[in-house]
Amino acid sequence: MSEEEEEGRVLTESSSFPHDGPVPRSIKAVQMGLMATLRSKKTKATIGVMVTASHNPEEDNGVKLIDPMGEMVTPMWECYATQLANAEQDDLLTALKDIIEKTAIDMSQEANVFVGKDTRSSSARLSQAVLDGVTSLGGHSKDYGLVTTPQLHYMVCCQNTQGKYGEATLEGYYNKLCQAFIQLTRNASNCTDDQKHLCVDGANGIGALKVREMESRLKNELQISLFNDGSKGKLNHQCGADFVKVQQKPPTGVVINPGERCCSFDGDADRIVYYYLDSEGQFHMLDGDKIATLISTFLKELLTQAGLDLKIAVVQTAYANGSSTHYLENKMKVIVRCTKTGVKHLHHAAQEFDIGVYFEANGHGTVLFSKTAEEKIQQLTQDTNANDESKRAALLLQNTVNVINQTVGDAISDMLLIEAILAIKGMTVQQWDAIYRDLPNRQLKVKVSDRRVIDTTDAERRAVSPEGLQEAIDSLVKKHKQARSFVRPSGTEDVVRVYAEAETQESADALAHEVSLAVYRLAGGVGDEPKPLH
Ligand SMILES: CC(=O)N[C@H]1[C@@H](OP(=O)(O)O)O[C@H](CO)[C@@H](O)[C@@H]1O
Ligand SMILES: [Mg+2]
Repeated sequence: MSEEEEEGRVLTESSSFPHDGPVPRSIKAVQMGLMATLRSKKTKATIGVMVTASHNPEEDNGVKLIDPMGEMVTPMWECYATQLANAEQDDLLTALKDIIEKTAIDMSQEANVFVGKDTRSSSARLSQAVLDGVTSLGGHSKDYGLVTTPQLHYMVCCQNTQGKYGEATLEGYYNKLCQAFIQLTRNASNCTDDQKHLCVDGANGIGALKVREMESRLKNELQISLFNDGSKGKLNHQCGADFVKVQQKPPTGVVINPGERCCSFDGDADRIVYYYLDSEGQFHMLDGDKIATLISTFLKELLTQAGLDLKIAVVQTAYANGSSTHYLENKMKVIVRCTKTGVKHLHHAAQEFDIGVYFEANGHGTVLFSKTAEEKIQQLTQDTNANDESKRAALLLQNTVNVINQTVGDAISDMLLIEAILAIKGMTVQQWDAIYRDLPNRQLKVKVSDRRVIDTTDAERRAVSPEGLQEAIDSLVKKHKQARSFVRPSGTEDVVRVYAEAETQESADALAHEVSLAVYRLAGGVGDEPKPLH
């Protein structure tokens, strides 16, 4: 399997079926139903299929396959799925047989597939096609209908752990998360009524529907003003987490008062970013890096108070703002790991620690607790010899474990955790923002004739090919203060991504442009030469 195939994101976040390809979209969805059924037979466990194209436009659609523990499918199976999705109708049987043979599947084994869908107009038809695919191979299916991606991950994990992780129903999901949230905030005496208010931009998608469904269970401990609830606007159009992060501005459709805390979900509610406007109307964003900092600081303090010796780490990608990495390593003294882009890499790295907090800068992330960590926390809550401080900390840790959806980044669960932390600490969004100052940064895209000519190492932070590119980047970076820059081929778009950060915005913009020019000249740029930003 080539690197390209391994990174082939056919089934990940931005997976979308081609709009104008020769194969009708529903045929591909049938194939994903077949695929999930095979995977279920192979793993002897329930598999999930979520019909969504996440933060992409309403017109796009795709599927995400969910493995038994609620994780994303393995790269090898992503590869098989790609083969099946690309097979023309006449070759479908051969492709199927090939996979069955290669993976030695016992076709007499039962199969179980959970199916969910987002609010896109094409989702109902596509999810029906997935269900048909499952049935055609004799698999059993359960249609959860409209759910967020993380909710379906949760159901799959609950089902495969015989209820140990929770009950595989929406009711079970809301009860677990909301009860934990209420327990966490119950004694948050530092929290004023004003601070219990949050504006949520639902991206006109499934997240909005689900926030509505959950709201009453929060018993006014959190008062949500929901915007972009799908009643008028278009999914992800000028709103949602991706728009806010990339455009660095508030979404349309939200009325924001200065100082008010706001957050945006993406189209399938697996990403979240926070922001506010200051008294001068200036926009401030609190992205995945700030979220990871808030959560890891909170957990580290609780571990100290509880007297628990558990290893905590934060996992980031090269896109994490340099200020966040510096703050975490030097001020917070937590271990920081950097992985390649893509949540499966972060998830995997986070599993190596007792507590692994992972977030992409774009707001996708969660916290993983090892079995040992969960057991030690649980024991301490019941330890009659423990002093009040450590017992209180242990209880807070236990409720934190319960409010988190460990299967995947989850906007609803992350929101509840962040809100609980702010309430417990009596912290305003401005105080949270002030933990460290983001270094100004800029992301650009360069079109090249073949982006595979760029090969990287060191978690994508250095280019090993084409020759001379890294040397060029190194000497450009030296011309700017507090600067850092890297380039990598996108796994989801046919472009090379350029990232630069530096002491000032002008400097970051200039560096990003200079590096883009180097990519254009050394890596076979197409079209016009990149122009300066100013
Ligand atoms: C810079 C950036 O935001 N890259 C995104 C984007 O990947 P690229 O490989 O950069 O196209 O899509 C991925 C899937 O949604 C997401 O995990 C990742 O964070
Ligand atoms: Mg998403």
